[in-house]
Amino acid sequence: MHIVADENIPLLDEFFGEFGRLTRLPGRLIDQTALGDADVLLVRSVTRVSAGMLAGTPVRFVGTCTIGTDHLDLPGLAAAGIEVASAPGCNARGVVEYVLSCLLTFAEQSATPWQDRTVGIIGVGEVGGRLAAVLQALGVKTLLCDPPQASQGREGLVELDELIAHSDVISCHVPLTCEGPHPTWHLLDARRLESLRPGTWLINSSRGPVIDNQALSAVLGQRPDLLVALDVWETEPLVDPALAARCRLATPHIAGYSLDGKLRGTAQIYQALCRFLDRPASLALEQLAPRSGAGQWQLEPGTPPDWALTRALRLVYDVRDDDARLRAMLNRVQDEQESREGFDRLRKEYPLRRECNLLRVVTAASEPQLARRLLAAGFDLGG
Ligand SMILES: NC(=O)c1ccc[n+]([C@@H]2O[C@H](COP(=O)([O-])OP(=O)(O)OC[C@H]3O[C@@H](n4cnc5c(N)ncnc54)[C@H](O)[C@@H]3O)[C@@H](O)[C@H]2O)c1
Ligand SMILES: O=C(O)[C@H](O)[C@H](O)COP(=O)(O)O
Repeated sequence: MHIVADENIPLLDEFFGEFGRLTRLPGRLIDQTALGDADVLLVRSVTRVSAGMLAGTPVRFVGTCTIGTDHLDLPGLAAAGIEVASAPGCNARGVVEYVLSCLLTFAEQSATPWQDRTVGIIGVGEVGGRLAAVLQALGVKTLLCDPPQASQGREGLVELDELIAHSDVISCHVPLTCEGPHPTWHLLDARRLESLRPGTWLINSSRGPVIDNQALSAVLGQRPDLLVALDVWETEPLVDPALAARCRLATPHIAGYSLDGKLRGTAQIYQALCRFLDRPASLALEQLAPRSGAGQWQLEPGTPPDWALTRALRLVYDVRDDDARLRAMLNRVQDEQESREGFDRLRKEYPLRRECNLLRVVTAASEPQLARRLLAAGFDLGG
């Protein structure tokens, strides 16, 4: 068997070496010619895969080690009889940590406590659902919008315009879709962006085109009261430098880039391939992954209780580091091609980031009440 894979997928040899020959390629360079006689294609989010691309190749299985699937032509691949697998939820925990870090940063920048703000979450699946659970556990008021789930009978959800009208913070966690009953392309368009409440904090770690970036840049030019964090960009890997300058936080699509999240993605696709080939999945992530990050965070003795959670979150992940790296790259590059390459390099050479066992950090800081609240909400951040 011949497997062609994005070189940025970790543990390729360990999980897929036993299947046969492995060819690693930069994800953006995988095309029909590069596939050659491949039977299996393993990608991350930067490789667009359609039935046309696979036509004439022996590829019968496509696995994406990511949550998002908008880079795959799912109907076309299904019609061509090609099996497709993705990795639902694999890096959701990392994205939640990203959003929490954005909240802390905006709170510092605006001298406003984040726990007092109403947080509107658009898309309440793996990521949005976990985010809602942790915020609710912390006593933060949330408004949830998810029309597909509402149409299935889920209660307690609001319409998008109602969410926008009543939220102090808005965080987007929808898939990118252009068709169907609830498309998300330009879900936040000029009209909705203009209607944001004064001082709204807006965070997008879903997909760039969920927000009309040109409209956002124009609105931010008029509305310095809005604090915006963008992890994803409409023209990725190209970042509009003017828009980045108007955002308070700008990062290169790394919200879910914990090592744990990437490894989970690889393991989920390994299991899916074993199922497809009808062979036992003999390898488990626990055997192959480096030891968990739990235990590497320590709060300073005597950390005041009301500061413990903030301190713990900062120890685990600090979005300001990723923001500084992207801005340094944008300042350095001479042209758009260098900018695209710089964006991809920041992702390829991403520093080691481990997910947190927030419960353990907080418990170790003698915060039993907070720990109990997180536990009650099923806020399991690490083993
Ligand atoms: N920046 C990153 O590193 C990163 C990491 C992981 C995921 N993502 C992106 O985040 C997206 C969400 O991830 P997830 O794991 O929560 O996905 P999910 O499929 O579990 O949840 C998405 C939710 O959005 C809802 N939804 C769909 N259309 C909607 C609409 N028009 N309005 C409101 N809600 C709508 C769905 O019903 C679902 O509940 C992914 O599709 C991916 O594109 C980005
Ligand atoms: O959809 C996802 O899982 C994320 O956006 C993922 O982190 C993207 O990472 P990439 O595939 O671009 O390496």
